[in-house]
Amino acid sequence: RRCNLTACSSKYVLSALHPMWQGPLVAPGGNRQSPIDIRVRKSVFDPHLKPLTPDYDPRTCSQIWNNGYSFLVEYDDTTDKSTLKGGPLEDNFRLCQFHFHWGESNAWGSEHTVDRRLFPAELHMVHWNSDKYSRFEEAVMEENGLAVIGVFLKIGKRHEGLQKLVDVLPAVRHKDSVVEFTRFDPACLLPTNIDDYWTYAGSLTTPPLTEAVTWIIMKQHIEVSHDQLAVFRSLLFTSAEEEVQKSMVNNFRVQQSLQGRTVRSSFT
Ligand SMILES: NS(=O)(=O)c1ccc(CCCCO)cc1
Ligand SMILES: [Zn+2]
Repeated sequence: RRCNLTACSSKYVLSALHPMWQGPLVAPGGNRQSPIDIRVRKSVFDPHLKPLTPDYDPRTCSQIWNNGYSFLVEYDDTTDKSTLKGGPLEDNFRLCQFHFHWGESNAWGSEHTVDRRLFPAELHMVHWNSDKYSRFEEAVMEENGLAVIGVFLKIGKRHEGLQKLVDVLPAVRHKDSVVEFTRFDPACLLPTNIDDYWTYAGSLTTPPLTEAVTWIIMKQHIEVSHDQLAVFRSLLFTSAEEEVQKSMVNNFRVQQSLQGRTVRSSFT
């Protein structure tokens, strides 16, 4: 992965490649940071891992907004309508949003990699522990607070379910723009096989970088067309008022060291 280091002090690494990264790239004192490279042969099969049981209600979909890092599709998480259970999770988790990370070219863009293999983009479906906490903002600070499903995107045939989302992206081109978006079933973005995944204890990959995430990375990718991904790249990091417009690309974090963690697999 190309990473132009413009300045490198003891604690913080600044990178010209990641325009979004003004803040610290390494959380001070962090020992379970994300993303990571998943070394397949080093992952450990765990026969006790259960099948993942997502149960999403498309009626909880509410809006799309450009937060200046990515675009988020947000879900009403005031009740237990769109939930995730099973897999490595002991508790019930509520879907609050999903978003993506992508590159300026199809050669890179994902945050996680599999034996160093990069994908052009990565989907994150973000859930919080509603058995233990009463709102996302609380759960984001706790070590078992969040569960994020990661799905790799590959360039191939057009993804019909994604197209509804792609069609509204021009309406949220600028940072802080919001548009109503309803009745979108996020399950359509999951791969056909969700029984094969890797899981590990990690963090948010954007500020506040809190070490609150149980990561569940799908082995099977989904396919989207070149043109669909090109629309992601038409988004902007910058708001409508700013003079210089910056394309929303390369919104991924540099990889973090495993620091002794074990990545478990649900398959052999
Ligand atoms: N790329 S990620 O899935 O790790 C992720 C998920 C959610 C947030 C939101 C943090 C908001 C704090 O109030 C930030 C990053
Ligand atoms: Zn993310």
